[in-house]
Amino acid sequence: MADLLPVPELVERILATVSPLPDFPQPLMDALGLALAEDVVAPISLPSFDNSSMDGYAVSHADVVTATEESPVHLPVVGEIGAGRSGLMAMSPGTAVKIMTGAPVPRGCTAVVPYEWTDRGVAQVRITRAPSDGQHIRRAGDDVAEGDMLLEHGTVLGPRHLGLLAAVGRATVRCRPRPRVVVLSTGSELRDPGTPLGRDSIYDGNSYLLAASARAAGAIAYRVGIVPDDPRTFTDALSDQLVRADLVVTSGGVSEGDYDVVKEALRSLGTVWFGGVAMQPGKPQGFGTIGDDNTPIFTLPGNPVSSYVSFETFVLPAIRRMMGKLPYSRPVRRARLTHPVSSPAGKRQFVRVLYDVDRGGAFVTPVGGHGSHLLGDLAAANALVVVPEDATSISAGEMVQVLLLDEDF
Ligand SMILES: Nc1nc2c(c(=O)[nH]1)N[C@H]1C(S)=C(S)[C@@H](COP(=O)(O)OP(=O)(O)OC[C@H]3O[C@@H](n4cnc5c(N)ncnc54)[C@H](O)[C@@H]3O)O[C@H]1N2
Ligand code: MOO
Repeated sequence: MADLLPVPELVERILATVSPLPDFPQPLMDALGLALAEDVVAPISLPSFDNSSMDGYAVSHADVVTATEESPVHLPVVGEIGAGRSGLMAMSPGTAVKIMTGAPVPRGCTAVVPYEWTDRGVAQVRITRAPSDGQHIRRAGDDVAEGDMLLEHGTVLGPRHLGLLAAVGRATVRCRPRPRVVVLSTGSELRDPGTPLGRDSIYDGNSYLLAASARAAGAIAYRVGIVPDDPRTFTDALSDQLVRADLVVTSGGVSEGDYDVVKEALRSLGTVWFGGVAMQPGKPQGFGTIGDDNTPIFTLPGNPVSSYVSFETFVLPAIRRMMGKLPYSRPVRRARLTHPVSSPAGKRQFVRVLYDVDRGGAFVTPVGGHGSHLLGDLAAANALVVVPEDATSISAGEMVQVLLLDEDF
């Protein structure tokens, strides 16, 4: 097993090769799901002016402090302020001004009486309940103060962050963009879904599996689809695609077969490493750079489960690093194993499992067998148990390391 590269070594090599993409200002709606490449400090306060939290009457608190049902207070109504209208800047004691929710309170107003505590009078208002001093006034800066640190560098922007950025007037924010990931699948036996299938051919599931995984990781995925097992055709397809690629992923053609096209086409470049990694599935791997821009390329094995597990282990951290998203690798969770599993010595084994949580805690149950062609079982699973290199079996009831495949992180 000495010739197999340990998984962490290849991950380290990948992270040392792949750089974060340069950041630039992006319109807010394009920034959803991207990592901030700046610290955002509040350019204004929120609210930016004192305003009413109720539809009602702006008053001087001292004028209404005695108001009750039995002994109402009557005040002349001298004006009206709607939201977005700043006409009336000040009011005198002994008067009331109609005010709408969100409208700026005039100077001299120290409380707002909601309509429900009044007769809704137009020329004069009858007030039957007293607000406390300052009640129903939202003070400038009581949410966010100008100069506050709002969002830190590296924050992955979700809807709430974008709402806040817009509310403080930011139209753009500096983010690293989504990497453009080109996905090619090799194999003369492959056919496109929706076309007839001969007895010796199979549908190209992998380019969908990998392109969808790239998109789910936040990348822009270009699914090129099928390239036959011919090195020349493969090289031509690759150079055509390089102009739009920040990263290339291929599937198939990297083991020991007589037609292992990817290896054959790329080996002579001398910039792509091919070899075995101490993992199962996913042993045959290739990683390096190609073209004038040293574009990273991952040559993943063709067996569907191997391809998927390889993507999770190697490509996902690279995409996240390009986007400035931490952590790079999927976080390891813990759960209790319901059935025993075995694992080859010296290899990190990824076991397809169903993860579930009940009142007894988190459990994982193996789904199907170890075969790396078992795509049906992969689709039925929602997590992978990671069996460490030094373990050959784990008993039912033990706590294990789990990767939750649908988890946002
Ligand atoms: N003599 C040896 N043979 C194999 C070894 C080995 O060490 N010595 N390793 C095995 C392992 S492990 C894997 S994984 C595979 C990887 O092979 P390749 O990357 O060269 O992939 P292919 O031979 O092209 O295909 C393997 C398998 O996957 C199917 N496949 C390929 N592409 C797709 C696709 N786009 N969609 C769906 N299915 C796909 C293909 O038909 C084959 O069945 O090598 C083992 N052999
Ligand atoms: O490692 Mo292969 O990737 O087991 O099927």
